[in-house]
Amino acid sequence: MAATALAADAAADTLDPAAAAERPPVLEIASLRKSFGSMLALDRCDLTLRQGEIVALLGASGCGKSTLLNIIAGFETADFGTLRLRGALLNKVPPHRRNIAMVFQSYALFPHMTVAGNIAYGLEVRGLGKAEMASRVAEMVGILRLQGLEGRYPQQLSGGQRQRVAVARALAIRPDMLLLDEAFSALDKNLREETQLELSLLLRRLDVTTILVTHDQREAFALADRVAVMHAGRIAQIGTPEQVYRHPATDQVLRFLGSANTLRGTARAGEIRLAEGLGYALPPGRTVPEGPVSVLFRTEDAGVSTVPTAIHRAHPARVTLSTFFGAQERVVLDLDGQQVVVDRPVRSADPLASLPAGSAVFLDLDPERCRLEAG
Ligand SMILES: Nc1ncnc2c1ncn2[C@@H]1O[C@H](COP(=O)(O)OP(=O)(O)OP(=O)(O)O)[C@@H](O)[C@H]1O
Repeated sequence: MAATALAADAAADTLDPAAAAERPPVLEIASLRKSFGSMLALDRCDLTLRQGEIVALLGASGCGKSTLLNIIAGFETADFGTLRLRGALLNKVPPHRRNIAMVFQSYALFPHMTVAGNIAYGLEVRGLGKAEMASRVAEMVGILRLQGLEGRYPQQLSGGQRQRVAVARALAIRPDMLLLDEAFSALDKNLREETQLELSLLLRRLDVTTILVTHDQREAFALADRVAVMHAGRIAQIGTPEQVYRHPATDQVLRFLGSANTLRGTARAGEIRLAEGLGYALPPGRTVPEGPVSVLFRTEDAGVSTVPTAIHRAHPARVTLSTFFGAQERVVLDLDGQQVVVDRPVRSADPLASLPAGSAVFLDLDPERCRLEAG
């Protein structure tokens, strides 16, 4: 990060994709592959981050997020493919020679060093003079609101303060890139959300190019300009939070983001049948081979009503369970032996959460919102 960037007062909005495309690339990853024995942990990963971009790696446990982060940091080496930082090949550069900083889940603060000592650590390693070091530490203490805590040891700090020290230590070296590895998971829910917001604003103000690894969709969506959803060692889809959520490229992306239903049906004569007598026409332009078919849709993309709606084909179903969650209610239905979960906002005058199990209702399914897979 350039020295002037620290003083920059850029708008703290997410990066507009068109504006981001004009910025110089900071990290360029091409065809990255990594195996551990017979386990292929990463397979043909391509990823480019431009100046100031924040990208979240999101995906189920074991999909390769940490492996990718560790290769970028230099803790693991790739079997195949290239990594470039500001155009320079990084593959053989050891971790301490990469100008990349990382914040770990555990923060990895040095327990025998004070807050100031921890923040100064990377500067000492880089041989900065005493005066410059003191000024950088003071700058980081100010930015991360650590005034008055400089002389404390990590065990004398709260979880949130420790996290801010870890971020201060990482940013003090003015890295080309920041890596955050589950950096919020040790915080409780309220503090986590507050800290995510603060850090998001800070990283944008300082124009720090960042990759964060998380299991948590809310965290990824709250912080990132783009989200890379990983599955089985590959980036299944990358896009803005809205793109990946609204237009999932694969079943795995749809299932991983939000909650989804999968119903078994049969495709016959341009129609999908979910049960005897319960069919709907395929939307124009959609085709699926005749035979068994899986119908996938998000739990919030179906409707439930006590009277048949005229909008789409309404399927008679029975309530199995309904739960009131405040702003939302979840209704579990039995549709001719298949379970369907529907999440609906409770703002209408007809909350269904009070419906007893066994009540007859109608499931309203919009074929346009369904993903169809043969087999
Ligand atoms: N050092 C290692 N030796 C052997 N296998 C490994 C090693 N590191 C990772 N793996 C395997 O590679 C795959 C990807 O692991 P990785 O830790 O990158 O996943 P992840 O998405 O970060 O998972 P999590 O969210 O649980 O941390 C997994 O199957 C894992 O078991």
